[in-house]
Amino acid sequence: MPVAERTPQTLYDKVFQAHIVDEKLDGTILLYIDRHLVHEVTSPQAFEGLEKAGRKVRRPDCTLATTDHNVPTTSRKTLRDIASFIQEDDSRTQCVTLEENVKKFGVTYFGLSDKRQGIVHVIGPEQGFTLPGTTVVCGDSHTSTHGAFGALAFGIGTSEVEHVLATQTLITKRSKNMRILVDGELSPGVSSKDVVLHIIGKIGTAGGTGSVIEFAGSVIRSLSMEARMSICNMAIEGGARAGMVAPDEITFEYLKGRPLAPKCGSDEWNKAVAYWKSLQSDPDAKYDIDIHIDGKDIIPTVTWGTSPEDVVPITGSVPDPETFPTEAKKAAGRRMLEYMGLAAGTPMEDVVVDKVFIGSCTNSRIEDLRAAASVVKGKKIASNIKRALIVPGSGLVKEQAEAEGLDKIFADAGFEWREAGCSMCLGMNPDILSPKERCASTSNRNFEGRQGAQGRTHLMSPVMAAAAAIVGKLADVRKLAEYKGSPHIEAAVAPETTSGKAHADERIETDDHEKEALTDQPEDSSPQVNTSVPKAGSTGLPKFTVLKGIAAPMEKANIDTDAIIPKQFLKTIKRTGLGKALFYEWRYLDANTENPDFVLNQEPYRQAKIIVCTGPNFGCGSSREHAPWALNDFGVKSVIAPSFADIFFNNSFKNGMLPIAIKNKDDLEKVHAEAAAGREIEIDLPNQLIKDQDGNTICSFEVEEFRKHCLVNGFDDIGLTMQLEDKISEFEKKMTLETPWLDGRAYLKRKGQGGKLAAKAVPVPKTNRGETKTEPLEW
Ligand SMILES: CC(C)[C@H](C(=O)O)[C@@H](O)C(=O)O
Ligand code: SF4
Repeated sequence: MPVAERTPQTLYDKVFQAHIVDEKLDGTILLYIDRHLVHEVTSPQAFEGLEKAGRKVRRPDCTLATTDHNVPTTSRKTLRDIASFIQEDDSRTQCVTLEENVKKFGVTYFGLSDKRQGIVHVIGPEQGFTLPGTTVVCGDSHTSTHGAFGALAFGIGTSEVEHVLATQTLITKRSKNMRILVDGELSPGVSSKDVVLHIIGKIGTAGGTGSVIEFAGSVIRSLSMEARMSICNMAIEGGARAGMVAPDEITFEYLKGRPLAPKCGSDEWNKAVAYWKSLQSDPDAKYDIDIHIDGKDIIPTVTWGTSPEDVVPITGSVPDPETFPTEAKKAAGRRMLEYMGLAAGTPMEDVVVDKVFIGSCTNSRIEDLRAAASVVKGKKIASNIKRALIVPGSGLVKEQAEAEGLDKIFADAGFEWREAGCSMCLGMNPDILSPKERCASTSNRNFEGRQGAQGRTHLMSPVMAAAAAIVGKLADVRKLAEYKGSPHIEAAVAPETTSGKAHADERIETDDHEKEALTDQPEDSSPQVNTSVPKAGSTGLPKFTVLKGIAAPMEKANIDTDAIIPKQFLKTIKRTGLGKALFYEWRYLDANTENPDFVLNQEPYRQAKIIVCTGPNFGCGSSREHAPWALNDFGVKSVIAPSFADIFFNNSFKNGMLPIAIKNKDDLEKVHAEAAAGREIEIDLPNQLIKDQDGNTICSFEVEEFRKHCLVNGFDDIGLTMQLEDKISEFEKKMTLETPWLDGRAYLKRKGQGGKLAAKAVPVPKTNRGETKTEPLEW
């Protein structure tokens, strides 16, 4: 019999395929998740859901938690515990709740007293928790960062966090394959951040919607792991589900000696590397979208507007909205310039800056700090700079930087040297911009109000932010006389110091131990299997069949989740009560005054059950499920738009809501006209029709079979997944045999801790800052 030819596969296809537990005829897939990172903002409601249903965390050994978003970045010298350290009530509640949950559910946790604490996307790679070929998720949109290792890593909402905690799987479907080839070479002063800003400028914030982007080409190959992480980090800003880079020698070198990577030189390491090497896209693999970029066209790039796609080379000027192609774009551009306090035609280098922030999961790693330090060394920040913050991504990054004397370089120049956390990237902690303050920032989002209400953010690379601090304006780092460096080359040759040792793997003595641990799993370390029947009293979803009601018209493109629900409302540990905060910055002029111009403050739209948006990419940005929760709480059960950001789309279904994508312009216009006239519309889900208030059909719409089935029946998909328990356990057994290094139980056994999973989670109050010899930084 002739052997059937194998379809060539991309890197994404390979990793995805290797994790399929079950596939339905309509393409709905149950995907196994190898690594789950958890933080305090998106997990409380998930743990609460587990508890109500009487469920356990299925794989505590594959789950790692930390606090990052809410934590103050002030000195921790006086830290006793998180409850007394965090002043702000809601932030404290969220962090304390996480600590209670990790104890209750036996999850490994890095708290504020642990040097390994830091931004969730910095600590995963740092510990070797993130490995090539894995599936990695987190209730956070920038999970795409981990794709730099050739992992399939993506952000999820809180309901999905609960699903993964309970089942170690996710319900999903295949994404499109998109490849971005960056060939040639980068010029001096151009960093990976410039590459990704340039890419987003080119493809737009919706350019990657529905796709996983593979970044390839000679420029990408030449980059360090940290630089690759900065690129994959912002794949979400290009609208993609995930970003990936094929693993290579640079990847393997980075992983050597990381505590949770297989021990270098062992049989397990060799086996893992052989597998990782196979994770290259086949030469004849097909991509749905292919983009080519020449490295030499990229010059240091900054943003001018309020979306990451609004980029301009530093040598350019603020664009003139009147030159934009459509009326909607012109209007959006005018609003952005007003918000940003900029005039069209102003050279970017004339824009005066108030604050500088070097940090965030995009650019807070050791190489970023080294690169920034090389610019500021021996100089002082300009007198107009009110504050310049350096916020290392983790305690270990901070320690490494201090060992290299970078803290001193920054302090001498006038920067503040802070403790690890998300900090001014989104200002859920006290680090925020005051209204109208302008910030040169190495973070990833420049949405309205992102770094503080009415704050103005310009995104850029660490060397560019450092240059802005010195000059006092947005500045071209290439013009600073002493700066000759290339951000990555310099970083790559920097010496290894103390915290390099902290990464050393002291877990296994010999390969024999290792082999024994891998083939002989202790009985009591098997997954904590949940039953499909939830505890009485836990809730299902309301059924969605026919929805008739007033539809509010909106015309903007890229309505981001930060606009739908700003950060200050993410501090709740409940899913309810967010309706009042929906579209907060647009809806209110101040805490007590409504904005009469905003549609939801006008009759009859105060009663809206539906939103009809004519701009694409509704719900882009963060993974916060608070966005659909706020809409739901207000009374909106369905949003109709030309396109949606993937995570928002998923999150809506998980809450019994129906997002409808209507690509046909005429159809959408007709629905919009009904909304604009203040008439009701009817959404008939069983028949997939949108009707006017008299019952006449306006148009039909698409919805995936499985999602429709769940909505119409009000099914809790955790319960549905649990019915596939046999398949999940079968899959886990196969993984243990084929990729044993992914099995967290093996780490625990190797540590000789006796085989009780829950008891082995790192205890919360333990000090692990390495102050004494008895507190090694090991697992
Ligand atoms: C809080 C979290 C849901 C959010 C995200 O998903 O991105 C945050 O990290 C952000 O950057 O806005
Ligand atoms: S984008 Fe900012 S807020 Fe979000 S995880 Fe990264 S550092 Fe934290």
